[in-house]
Amino acid sequence: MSQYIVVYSSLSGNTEDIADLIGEGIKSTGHEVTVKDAMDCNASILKEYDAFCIGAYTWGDGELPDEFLDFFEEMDELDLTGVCAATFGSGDTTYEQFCASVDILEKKIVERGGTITQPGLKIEYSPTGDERELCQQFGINFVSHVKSC
Ligand SMILES: Cc1cc2nc3c(=O)[nH]c(=O)nc-3n(C[C@H](O)[C@H](O)[C@H](O)COP(=O)(O)O)c2cc1C
Repeated sequence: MSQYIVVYSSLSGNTEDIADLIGEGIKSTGHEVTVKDAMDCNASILKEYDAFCIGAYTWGDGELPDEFLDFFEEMDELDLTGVCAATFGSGDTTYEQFCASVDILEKKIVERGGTITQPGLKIEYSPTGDERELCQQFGINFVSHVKSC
């Protein structure tokens, strides 16, 4: 059994919903998963797990939220060579840079040597209806990609 972690930042709960659903998807495959707020951990925690998903909402003009900045900087200390990961986040399509945080996080993972298993998951506001299944499926797909990653 592998150990997975999902780390997120969320101000009004939308990205937290996505994180929880991804966690449910991973759990449904029979693996262990921890879901954590980025404010409650240091990025070094990622190395304690077999694979991880990280996500944040987008703030300002296509920026990472303040709550994720410490964690983001701490990632510079990590060697993620051989580690599989994926990113997700919530945004609003009326902004020019929809869900830019998802791409910023993906770039950082690649910079640190990690392997991105699948395209980042971008959801408008909170996942509803089919989107909830999409989030769970993202977690299920993540596990199957990690096996061959
Ligand atoms: C001041 C402000 C700036 C924002 N900038 C962006 C942006 O550049 N791109 C985007 O996709 N969404 C942007 N958003 C929308 C939020 O990312 C969106 O409401 C998201 O669902 C919040 O997620 P949360 O509930 O996890 O905090 C912005 C929202 C606010 C209030």
